[in-house]
Amino acid sequence: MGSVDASETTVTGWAARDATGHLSPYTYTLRKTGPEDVVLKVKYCGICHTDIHQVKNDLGASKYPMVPGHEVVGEVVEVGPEVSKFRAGDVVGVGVIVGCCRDCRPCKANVEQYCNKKIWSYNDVYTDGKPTQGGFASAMVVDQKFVVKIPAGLAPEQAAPLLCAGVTVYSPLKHFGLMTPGLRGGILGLGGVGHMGVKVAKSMGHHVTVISSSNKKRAEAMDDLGADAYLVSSDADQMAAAADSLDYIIDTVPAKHPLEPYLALLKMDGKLVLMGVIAEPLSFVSPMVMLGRKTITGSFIGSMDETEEVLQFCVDKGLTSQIEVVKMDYVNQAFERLERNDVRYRFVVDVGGSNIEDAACTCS
Ligand SMILES: NC(=O)C1=CN([C@@H]2O[C@H](COP(=O)(O)OP(=O)(O)OC[C@H]3O[C@@H](n4cnc5c(N)ncnc54)[C@H](OP(=O)(O)O)[C@@H]3O)[C@@H](O)[C@H]2O)C=CC1
Ligand SMILES: O=C/C=C/c1ccc(O)c(O)c1
Ligand SMILES: [Zn+2]
Ligand SMILES: [Zn+2]
Repeated sequence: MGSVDASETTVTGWAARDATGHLSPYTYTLRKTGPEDVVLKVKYCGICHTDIHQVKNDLGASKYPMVPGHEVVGEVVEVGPEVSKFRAGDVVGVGVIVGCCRDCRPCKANVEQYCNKKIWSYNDVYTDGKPTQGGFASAMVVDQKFVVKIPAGLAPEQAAPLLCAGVTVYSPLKHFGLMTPGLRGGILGLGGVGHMGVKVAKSMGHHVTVISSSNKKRAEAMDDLGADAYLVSSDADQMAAAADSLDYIIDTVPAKHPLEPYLALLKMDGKLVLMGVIAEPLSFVSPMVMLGRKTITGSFIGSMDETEEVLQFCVDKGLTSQIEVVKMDYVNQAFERLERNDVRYRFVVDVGGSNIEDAACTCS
């Protein structure tokens, strides 16, 4: 952390200034630590495809300067007087949301990610009127409700992708009653979220089929991740042979794509769970869902309870994420490589081990 005055702490983050999405050092202040706030020194932060959508203004609502990053693991350095769950030295995580109204139906049901007044960890405005800024920064201050403890047995860099990618696949499997061993699941798009999908679903005892845009990841999917089958979505013969075979598909594709080829893979009552953030209409003809009583649904990250659950699930099952750890000055190259589908399977930035104030990056 940087200089401290009586009330606010100055920090450095790496921010996008416009929709080019290029990140560079940016100095701003954290709010004064409130009674329920936890101040954390960031150690690691994963790069999610949503960070690309946000810095590049794919959804048309981006505000700059924007420090992205919502798979944040850090060490507690200060807590407010009413914080009971955490103390200095704890290793903790922060994900996609840092606030909610606490009064609406989703909040009362502990699914605060569906609160219409939720506050995003970046590209949003906090209750004090300050912009929220994410985890590619030296420190964050976060309400204790939105902080989770990283359990012993999980390395901090390993935990980072679980705070978005991990809980994003765990939550719909739990919510839609898809944790039963023996189910046949499909993971469409083998990236950061998808690879956690394979690992989590396999640990639940499912038969897992990866559905990918190319053959490039076949050996890795089967040998390293433990998938049971692999389909290339453009191979009509493979797709036809797999028709009517899956109980669910977790669709992580981050761009417009047809749904009908995947609906055809589902059995009667099968579920297509949309995960990708796509700002264009998707289409299908109604018989594709009527004939088979199929469901097209979606799911958004997971609750704070589910975030704690998935962390413990990974400890209990011995699950790790497959990551490439990079320094902060590589972040722009990492974003570019993620955008061109060139990472196995999640970048995690070693924020704590980087000279975060150094603007000299190795990017072209
Ligand atoms: N709903 C939610 O709560 C969450 C949503 N997301 C969203 O999910 C999506 C995936 O995120 P993430 O896993 O981080 O992204 P990644 O880029 O890591 O993975 C996406 C995968 O989809 C496939 N893919 C990429 N582009 C295309 C394309 N144009 N057409 C077909 N397939 C493609 C690739 O897999 P392959 O090589 O196998 O084809 C790629 O690895 C993003 O839109 C992200 O914003 C992320 C987290 C939470
Ligand atoms: O990566 C986590 C966030 C996902 C997300 C899902 C839906 C949406 O509209 C977003 O802006 C982000
Ligand atoms: Zn994410
Ligand atoms: Zn609410």
